[in-house]
Amino acid sequence: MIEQFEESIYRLIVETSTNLPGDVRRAIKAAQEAEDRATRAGLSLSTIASNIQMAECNVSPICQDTGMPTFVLHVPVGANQIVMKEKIRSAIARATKDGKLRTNSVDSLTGANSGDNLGPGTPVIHFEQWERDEIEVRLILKGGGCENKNIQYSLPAELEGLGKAGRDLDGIRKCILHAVYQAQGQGCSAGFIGVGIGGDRTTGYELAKQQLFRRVDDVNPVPELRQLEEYIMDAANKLGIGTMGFGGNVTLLGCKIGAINRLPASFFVSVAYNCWAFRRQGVLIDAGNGEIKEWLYPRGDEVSMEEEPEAAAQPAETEQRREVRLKTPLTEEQVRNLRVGDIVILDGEIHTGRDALHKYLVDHDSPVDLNGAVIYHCGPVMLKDEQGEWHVKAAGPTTSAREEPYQGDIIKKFGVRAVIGKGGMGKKTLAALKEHGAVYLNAIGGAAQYYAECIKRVNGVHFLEFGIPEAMWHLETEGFAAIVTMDAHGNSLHADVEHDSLAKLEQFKEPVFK
Ligand SMILES: O=C(O)C[C@H](O)C(=O)O
Ligand code: SF4
Repeated sequence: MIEQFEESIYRLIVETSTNLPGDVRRAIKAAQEAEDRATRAGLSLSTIASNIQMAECNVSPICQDTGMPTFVLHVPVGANQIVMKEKIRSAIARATKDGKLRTNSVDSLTGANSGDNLGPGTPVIHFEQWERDEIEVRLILKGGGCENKNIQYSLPAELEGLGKAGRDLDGIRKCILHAVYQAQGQGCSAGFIGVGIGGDRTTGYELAKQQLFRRVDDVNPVPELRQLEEYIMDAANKLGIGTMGFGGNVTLLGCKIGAINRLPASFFVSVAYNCWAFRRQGVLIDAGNGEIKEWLYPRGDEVSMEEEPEAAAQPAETEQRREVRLKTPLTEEQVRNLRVGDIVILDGEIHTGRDALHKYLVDHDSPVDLNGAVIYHCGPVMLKDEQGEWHVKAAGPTTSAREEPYQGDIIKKFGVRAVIGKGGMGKKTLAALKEHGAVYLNAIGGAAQYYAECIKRVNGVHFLEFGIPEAMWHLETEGFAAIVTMDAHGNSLHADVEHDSLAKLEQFKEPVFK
């Protein structure tokens, strides 16, 4: 039984990483229907839809960020949890070796990547007993970018845009709306939220994450919470943040709220934000033979993401945009010519660089000439073949905001002309773009298969010692498309959307639940 158990867990991991469940797909399809297909949000959703389809077809990660693999098991009384834990760990290591998961477990003190997704605290495995004969295993792969957007409120509080939030249902309402607002596009909106009311700081977050295991289309049995969920779905979708924070009609795809008791002195509202790449699945396993008996969520192949031909993008009257094809290295003149809203199609070599590289470059030289270069904020999934050649298995952007302290200086020091990432950057980078002549290009977060297909060759790698995600990969691209969201003229779509959504948030200041 136990060998088959490991195989069943392996199948669960591969399915979760590569095939987005049917209920999540339906929510994304509904978002597509609510957006004009030729707007930035509509185009991004089309890219997301094709990426979901590609991941299923290639049996490859939907997003390059494996996130924190978190298992929740219900086991019959007397089942051997120690052996099950061991088998889960070996299934994780095998899925990593097969390129279905990125090497994602990093020593917090030394920065060393364990290389197999095993290490203190990874993966997370929770056991519960139940009085049934089967083993139930649920798995969520929740990425780091959206995890960074989780937020915990302690009531009473004073919230930007919303004023006082008291220790009551209306205060809770304000916290949840604020949570969606503060995430902007950085957690790869449109997203899903799980909310935990009450508990202590730990159990509050736990409850919030448990809500993410509910089906997107279920109905909360507690009337007040059902009402609050419906209210949030409606109000949050009036904030105008949209897909990837590009502006648009759909910002939130699902909201699930649970409540537990609290201490008299504490009143926490904990919000777990999950990106559109909402990877969670589950199986019921026969405790006798270890085989999968049943899948717990609708499977991806039940809901096709293929676009209907008549729905193909119509040219929008309102949003006319230029498409500019450029070959790297870029010149100052080429990038000064670009404006927010332009679509840039890149050919030629680009270089990946994220947290470790940016920190390094501030006080070291670059191993390659970065004059006119394009830096891609990306930590890819890479596999080496038997000939020793590297292949890109998944390569979407990572949240750029983390590089804000370094980016402006690096642009100026090395003559970088473009940065590709997601979620936008702040004032310091915007000023450097203007001063030096550079642009920020926003790629669609999570679209890891879509971008991997634009990478034709791996030209080389530096700093492999930083670990695969943090290394500096030199990648030859063809037709890599991204949108200019910050230009060399001081314009930032991110600053505009943040400003407009704050004004929209203010309309929800008045009490609703008395
Ligand atoms: O680590 C990554 O590749 C991406 C991360 O999940 C992010 O959203 O920034
Ligand atoms: S890159 Fe975006 S889609 Fe991928 S894990 Fe991070 S937040 Fe989620």
